[in-house]
Amino acid sequence: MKFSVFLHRFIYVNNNQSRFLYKQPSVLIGRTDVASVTSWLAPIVWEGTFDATLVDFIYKKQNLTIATTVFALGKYIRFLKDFFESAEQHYFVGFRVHYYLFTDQPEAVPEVKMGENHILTIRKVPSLNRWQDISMGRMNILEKLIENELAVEADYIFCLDVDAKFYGRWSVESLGRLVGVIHPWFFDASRHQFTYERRPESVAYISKEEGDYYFTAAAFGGSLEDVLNLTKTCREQMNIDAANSIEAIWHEESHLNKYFLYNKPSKLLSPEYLWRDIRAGASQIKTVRFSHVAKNNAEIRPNP
Ligand SMILES: CC(=O)N[C@H]1[C@@H](OP(=O)(O)OP(=O)(O)OC[C@H]2O[C@@H](n3ccc(=O)[nH]c3=O)[C@H](O)[C@@H]2O)O[C@H](CO)[C@H](O)[C@@H]1O
Ligand SMILES: [Mn+2]
Repeated sequence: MKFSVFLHRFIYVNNNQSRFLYKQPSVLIGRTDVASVTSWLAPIVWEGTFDATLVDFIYKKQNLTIATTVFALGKYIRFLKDFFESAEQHYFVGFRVHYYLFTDQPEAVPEVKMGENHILTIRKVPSLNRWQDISMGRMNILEKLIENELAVEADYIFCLDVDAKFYGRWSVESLGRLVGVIHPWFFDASRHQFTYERRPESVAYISKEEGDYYFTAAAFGGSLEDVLNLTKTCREQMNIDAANSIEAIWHEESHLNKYFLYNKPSKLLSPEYLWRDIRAGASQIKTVRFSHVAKNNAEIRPNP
């Protein structure tokens, strides 16, 4: 009788007869309170739509590295401790993760003990006076990072807001070619209510008759190639807007939503993957995985 370390939950080998054991998936039974597939047949990941141990098993064999970018400039340094400590409890545990932290104060980065196969690279970036420029500037920095460094370093990438904390599993079930996260404030709203850019002067413009979902810019990801194209496109479109003296209402988030209108994500993550406040419930949210921390914008941002 032989048990392999990782596979023992599934595979039991005895005299060349193996068994692959897990709960039978059903054709008939699934979540009925939420949609778990889009009209272009991309899965929408919710608790109850996947078997965590089974997806771990599938991805474990691929020996993947997930690059993850985080930005902490100015007072946002204060979020790093909770962000990383909670990430190390819940984020791709058992898989290879390479965090890239961009900050204007490398010396102020708190010491965080990284789990096995999780590493942190800190990069110094210049301080900026406008929070909007910091937030939008992430697209350009990500584009250069993927283009210049990641090709041989990683398989997938996620870009996450730092003013957030993990409360539950976020792992390989989230991987896909192009991954968007449904914004926690608009998951039950109609398209005309979405806070898309509505001024036709901006490249990010989306009319009231268009749009599928409203996506957050606080978390997105996918394959290196697809995220490179996303970041490059958003960066170029923000430059066009800047040349026309217009800034989209929700900055890079508006451009991200425009990008996703024409380049449909191949996988969507439900608002479990970016909830709004750990205390504010909704019946559809069975588990909160990652949640935005309530913050005093006037106190923490360098400008209004
Ligand atoms: C939940 C959600 O949808 N969040 C988005 C939203 O507001 P947010 O209120 O979430 O934006 P924010 O203040 O968190 O800024 C975005 C990110 O920029 C970084 N940062 C910002 C300011 C600063 O002084 N230092 C610093 O490091 C930090 O990583 C932060 O997480 O809109 C922003 C742009 O309009 C971004 O699209 C955010 O992702
Ligand atoms: Mn944020």
